[in-house]
Amino acid sequence: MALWHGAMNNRGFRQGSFCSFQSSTSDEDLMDIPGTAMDFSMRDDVPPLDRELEEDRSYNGAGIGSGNRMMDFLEEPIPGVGTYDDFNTIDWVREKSRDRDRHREITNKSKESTWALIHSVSDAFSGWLLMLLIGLLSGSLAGVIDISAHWMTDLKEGICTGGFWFNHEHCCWNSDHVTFEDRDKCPEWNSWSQLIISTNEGAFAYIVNYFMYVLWALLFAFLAVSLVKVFAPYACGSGIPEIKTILSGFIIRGYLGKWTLIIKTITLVLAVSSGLSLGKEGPLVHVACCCGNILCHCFNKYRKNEAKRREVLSAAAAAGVSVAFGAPIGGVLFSLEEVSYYFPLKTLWRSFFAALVAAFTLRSINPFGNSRLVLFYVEFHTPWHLFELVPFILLGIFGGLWGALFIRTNIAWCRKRKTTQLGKYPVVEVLIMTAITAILAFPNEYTRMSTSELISELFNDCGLLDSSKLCDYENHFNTSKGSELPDRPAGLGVYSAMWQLVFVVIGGVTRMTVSLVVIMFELTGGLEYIVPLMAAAMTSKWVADALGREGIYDAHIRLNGYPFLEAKEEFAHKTLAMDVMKPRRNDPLLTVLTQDSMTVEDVETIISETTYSGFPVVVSRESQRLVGFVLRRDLIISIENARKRQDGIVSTSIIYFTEHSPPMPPYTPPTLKLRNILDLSPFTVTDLTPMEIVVDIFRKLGLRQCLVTHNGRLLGIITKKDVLKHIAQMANQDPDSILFN
Ligand SMILES: Nc1ncnc2c1ncn2[C@@H]1O[C@H](COP(=O)(O)OP(=O)(O)OP(=O)(O)O)[C@@H](O)[C@H]1O
Repeated sequence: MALWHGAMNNRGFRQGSFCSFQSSTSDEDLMDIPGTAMDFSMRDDVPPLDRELEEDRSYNGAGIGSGNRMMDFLEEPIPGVGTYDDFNTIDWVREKSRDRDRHREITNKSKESTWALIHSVSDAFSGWLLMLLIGLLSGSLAGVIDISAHWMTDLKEGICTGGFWFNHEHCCWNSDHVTFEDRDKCPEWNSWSQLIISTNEGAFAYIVNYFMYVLWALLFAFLAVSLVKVFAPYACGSGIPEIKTILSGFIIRGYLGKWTLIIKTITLVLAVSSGLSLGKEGPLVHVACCCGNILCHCFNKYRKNEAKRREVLSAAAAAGVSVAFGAPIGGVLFSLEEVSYYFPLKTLWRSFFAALVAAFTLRSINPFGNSRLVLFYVEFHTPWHLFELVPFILLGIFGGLWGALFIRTNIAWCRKRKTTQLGKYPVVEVLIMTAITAILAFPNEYTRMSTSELISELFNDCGLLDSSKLCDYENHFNTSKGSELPDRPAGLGVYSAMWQLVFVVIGGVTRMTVSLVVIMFELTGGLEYIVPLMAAAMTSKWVADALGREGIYDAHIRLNGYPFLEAKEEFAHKTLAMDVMKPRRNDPLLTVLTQDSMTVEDVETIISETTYSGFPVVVSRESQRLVGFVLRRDLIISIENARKRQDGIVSTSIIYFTEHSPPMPPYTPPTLKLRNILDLSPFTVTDLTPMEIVVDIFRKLGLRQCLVTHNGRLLGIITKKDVLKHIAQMANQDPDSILFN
């Protein structure tokens, strides 16, 4: 996984980051959330003083649920309203509120007719159906990936003449000319030297096999990197840092699209088969999330709501890990602990179901022919002794040191790639890495085999008929009692294998976590070793934390400048909202719209002259009393739509956000009502609110922006990216390292 990160993340992601990304079409949305505490500010029936009091009460943390009308449905659905632009941040509060309103609407209607009741039931059931489909699709894809990768890994060494589609093991299973001890040597399996120079013996045959091994590895790697570069740049890297960022509420259109899915699936097989030191766990999470995202398009409930879609993606991530490690429970915990940002109890159950179905599907495909979900399933039930905790803890210390070192080296290498010419030649870089890996791997049979095979070789119990060198113990059959194997001295094979294993690169990369312990015990098939594993995991985490708090995914998020607001870290600085809000003291004033006095042309001018994603709406420029917040995208779409479809809307038409049209002189063009796209419950804080509270509000509620007031008058705005920049600044980092503005 690490090299996968390293080797392929090298294109430009808007403003010079990793991957160069593509856009795809957006989804449409029809709703908005007006009608809360801010409503009173334009009510003419409230006396000015009472109005001020009411304002003071509600401006501090006004929000959802405080009004009597949460939702206006648009009279005319306008495609695109309520959706987000690429590389923008979603507003969780708005999305969740929209979902609640939708749900309320369906429930109310369900009492009216049988058809509406059926619709309501199918809507409630759609989440589970979606999980079933995600599980089936990701389990099947994982099966295909496993089978293909196994076959292509063996292809580097030879081919089966009894059927080219068989891998080495299956080829000899079908053979009639093979003994049990020599079951991996059958006449049907031909090495490349046998096919090319008709012999398997001698130095020349070794050189031919060596050459073919390197050649195949280079071909696979070349195909993988070229496909990613040409067809789906988003398929680069493990994908987990980006998925984490998407789940936290960021929009990257096309990152989980069908092209990414197809190319990632194919290139994952190619990359694993090329022999590069990478795992398929991260990419499988990406593949499963692509499946989730694509399938969401079949269900309106998930297609049209970014927050609901993220719940599905969290469950899909669990399914991905479930099939990668063959550990469904570990997958759910991994999604909760490592990837997801918002994980309600409902998502926990759904993730569990998706992970279960995915594991079941993979088990039914049985890609390894061992009736297990992974090649390296371990069955080891020998009880452990107390003193064995010491080596486990030492292993944890070593794992922590190794993990921290690996993360630093990996990040340093990726940074070098971003800042130097190196990043311009991804194909050459991958080919060089593959050539080095293949040249070093071939001479040693333990590095030549795939990582899964190696782990299975290392962990499997030895039987009397085991052909592995690691099981080459001296046999004195007359001393064996029953089925138990007695203690036996090691044979020559064991010693030579141990020497070879000294050179193999095995170690933990990501921070040891709770989910990892669960994955380990799911793999070992029992709770026997849970205590030593927990001891090793905890030690490793402490050691790695002491050397640097970031795991590899977080480190990549920071390196790429993704706008991810970390929920785990505390913000402990004494700054205030006024220190962070925009505009700054010498900047031009905050760009606002007035509730009923601007023309279509005025608004269009503001839109064309600024790039802000949204605008506060105030009663008047003089009063600066807040009415609500309107998104730029909704504004553009609504005006465009009105100009096309509504009679008489011209540049001089007045736009109004109030309930009733302002009084107009005779013979003026018709007015344009845009109240439906106005968010009447924008979150506000005062200028003296401590930033630690503001950061907490952003984290816990998943806000996109928050407005700042002083004595009830609108003063400024703080967006999530402003908060991220401020956090970076406080940590003595460059605030411009937060990209995507
Ligand atoms: N109406 C406005 N008037 C003045 N400054 C604004 C206004 N809206 C936003 N800003 C400031 O301009 C900068 C860019 O804002 P923008 O609305 O583009 O959001 P952003 O932080 O880039 O996040 P996103 O890309 O998710 O929308 C931010 O620093 C923000 O505080």
